[in-house]
Amino acid sequence: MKKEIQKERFQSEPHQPASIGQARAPVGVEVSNVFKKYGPQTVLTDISLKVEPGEIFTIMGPSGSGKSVLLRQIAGLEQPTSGTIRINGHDPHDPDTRDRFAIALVFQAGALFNSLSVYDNLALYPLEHRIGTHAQIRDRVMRALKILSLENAVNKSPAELSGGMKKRVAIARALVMEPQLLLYDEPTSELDPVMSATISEIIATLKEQYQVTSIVVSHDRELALTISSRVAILMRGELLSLTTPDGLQHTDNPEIADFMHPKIDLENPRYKTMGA
Ligand SMILES: Nc1ncnc2c1ncn2[C@@H]1O[C@H](COP(=O)(O)OP(=O)(O)OP(=O)(O)O)[C@@H](O)[C@H]1O
Repeated sequence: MKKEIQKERFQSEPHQPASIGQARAPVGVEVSNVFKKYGPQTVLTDISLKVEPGEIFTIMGPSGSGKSVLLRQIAGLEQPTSGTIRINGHDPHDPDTRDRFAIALVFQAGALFNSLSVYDNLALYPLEHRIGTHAQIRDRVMRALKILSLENAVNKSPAELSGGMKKRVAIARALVMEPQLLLYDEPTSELDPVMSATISEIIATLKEQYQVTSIVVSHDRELALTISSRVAILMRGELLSLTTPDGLQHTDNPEIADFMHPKIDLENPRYKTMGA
């Protein structure tokens, strides 16, 4: 009887966001038979996959194939029309889950406040959620800025930074939360190849240093093939393939091979005009 009461009390206790210094284990994600519809349009069809704790899992596919929609369901920002998503057995849409696990999302456009300095952009959430003392939060912010080589940008506004620096600030802001699950939406879009490679290296380093589970939505084939543990290919809202980078390079599915090695049709008038 006593055990019953203790169990009930444990389950009903509110979950505070994990505070500074608390040990974090990476989390696993399980997507089971997920469908997503917007009105009459079905944009995800029967998606099932498992992301193992600590892996870098990349989701690729042509524009409009449902990558960002899937990421939003995993982040708990939206709910699937049917099917389930579980983070270590918990529904990401449940606010308790977001308090229980540190989940951070790096948005495509950075979602930074230009009216705040880089420092304040990073410190805002931890201060609001009182996850440590001011000194502890300052240490964490400065550490994240150092990891991303952004110490010189600490007092600048994001508006003054290059595209690559903004992406790094967005990653640093996620890092301040010492996440167990990091969700990246197009972290290398609009960057030149050198900066894209730098961001890919950063994602891989963070995985090593923090043992964070990373899910990356990307068009970047280099990123997918160099840093991912596994790659899922979505097409028309369906999961067409789930394999390792090596498996992807040796695929015998012609549609996936074409996607991975797009051919430019030099007879296309668009390219002929460009060459003229
Ligand atoms: N909130 C929404 N309401 C209605 N339709 C939506 C909504 N969000 C996405 N869609 C539709 O879902 C489909 C998949 O969109 P999604 O943004 O996931 O594509 P994507 O694969 O991420 O594309 P891209 O690589 O261009 O970012 C598209 O047809 C899009 O128009």
